[in-house]
Amino acid sequence: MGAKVAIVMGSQSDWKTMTCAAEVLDELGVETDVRIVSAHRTPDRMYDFAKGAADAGFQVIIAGAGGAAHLPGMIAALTHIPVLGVPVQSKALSGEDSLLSIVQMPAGVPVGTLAIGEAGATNAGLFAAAMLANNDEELANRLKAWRQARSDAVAQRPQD
Ligand SMILES: Nc1c(C(=O)O)ncn1[C@@H]1O[C@H](COP(=O)(O)O)[C@@H](O)[C@H]1O
Repeated sequence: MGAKVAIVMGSQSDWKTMTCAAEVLDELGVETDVRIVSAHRTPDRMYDFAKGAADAGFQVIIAGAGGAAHLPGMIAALTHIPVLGVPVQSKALSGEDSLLSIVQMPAGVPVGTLAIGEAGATNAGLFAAAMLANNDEELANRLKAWRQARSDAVAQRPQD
């Protein structure tokens, strides 16, 4: 069976951020399908991807974009598969433009919007894993262990 999580991004330049989503899903043993898809630059590719997402077996789509970040919302408009949006940090406006482009969707077309940048991408990966874990006990156990390991790694006291 193919990947249940698709990670798409508007440009190659987003990969440094979006790799964080791919990495955490890889650590959790969740296969991903990673693609460059742009509402602006490759609208036909975006349409075909979004329209085919359900038949391709995707259960969650993580979409990252920066600046005028229409990609997550446009994909959400074309499919019922849940879309998690990652605002990529832009040079001109530090990602506030990306965040506002993604988060303020009209009622009826939801995009679950994460934080700006790498933390948002990591959390998108964890969120996608948590959604899949509802129907996958082994993944739920791996996710619990991952979270526990992170918790255990936090020192009790600050070091000098
Ligand atoms: N926001 C979008 C979309 C889209 O929303 O369809 N397509 C590309 N982009 C964004 O343009 C930024 C700059 O791209 P370049 O670095 O290629 O110039 C990237 O962050 C990308 O996500």
